[in-house]
Amino acid sequence: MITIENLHKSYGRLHVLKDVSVGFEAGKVVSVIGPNGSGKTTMSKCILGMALPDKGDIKINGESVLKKHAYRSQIGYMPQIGKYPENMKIRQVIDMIRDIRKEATNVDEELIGLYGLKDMYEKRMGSLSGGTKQKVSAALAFMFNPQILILDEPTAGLDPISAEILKSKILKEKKKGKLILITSHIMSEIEEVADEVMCLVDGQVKFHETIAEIKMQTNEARLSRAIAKIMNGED
Ligand SMILES: Nc1ncnc2c1ncn2[C@@H]1O[C@H](COP(=O)(O)OP(=O)(O)OP(=O)(O)O)[C@@H](O)[C@H]1O
Repeated sequence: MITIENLHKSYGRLHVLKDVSVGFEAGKVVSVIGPNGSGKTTMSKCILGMALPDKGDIKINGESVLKKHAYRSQIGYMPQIGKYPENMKIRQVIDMIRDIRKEATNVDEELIGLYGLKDMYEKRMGSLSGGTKQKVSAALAFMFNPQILILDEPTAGLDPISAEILKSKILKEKKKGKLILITSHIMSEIEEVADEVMCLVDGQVKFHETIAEIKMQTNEARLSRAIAKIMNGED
């Protein structure tokens, strides 16, 4: 569904992505892991067209997306920290996005309901707690039934019940054949929702395997230990 070919991205003299080639299939949850600053968000931004690669290509269903825009409606994005106009009410933000996407026929309001956002519709974005802002971001990411979801540390800041709601939603949408890329540092969570793990280290793909393969290769039952073994070069 997404093919990344020999991708390079630098910010000034900082070479962040160094020849990244990887493929992601529909109907899978892929966890993108790696140390802070290894290039996870930069890769997501390249897929989203928010950062322009210096070299290489990104294809969605076989077609290059570089310098194109229309494909973006197929992707739902939940940023690490959502930035919203402080003065706008939750209702206004949701109405504004709906208006931008008025051609969309299949609107999914499930998370708005499960998170009780309608009861907070008149609150201004600037007055919301970090977790509530995350709930708005999650609701918006899933709202237009995108075929691809890119979620950047989606449960960071969510209380345990709200995190469970999001994990169930991720698994539900995966069953519909969507591709979901999740950046996360929480191994237990990755183990619960992901099929595959792709690890970036210093802008290069260290490994991209299914969770079952990772555990088998390292002879470890726990994903956190298996990944620690690979990272320490013990496998
Ligand atoms: N707009 C930018 N301008 C300059 N440097 C940037 C920019 N965005 C990211 N970087 C740098 O690129 C490197 C990779 O950043 P990126 O956000 O992709 O890492 P990450 O793997 O997502 O990290 P984290 O786990 O901390 O979220 C970092 O050194 C970061 O400082």
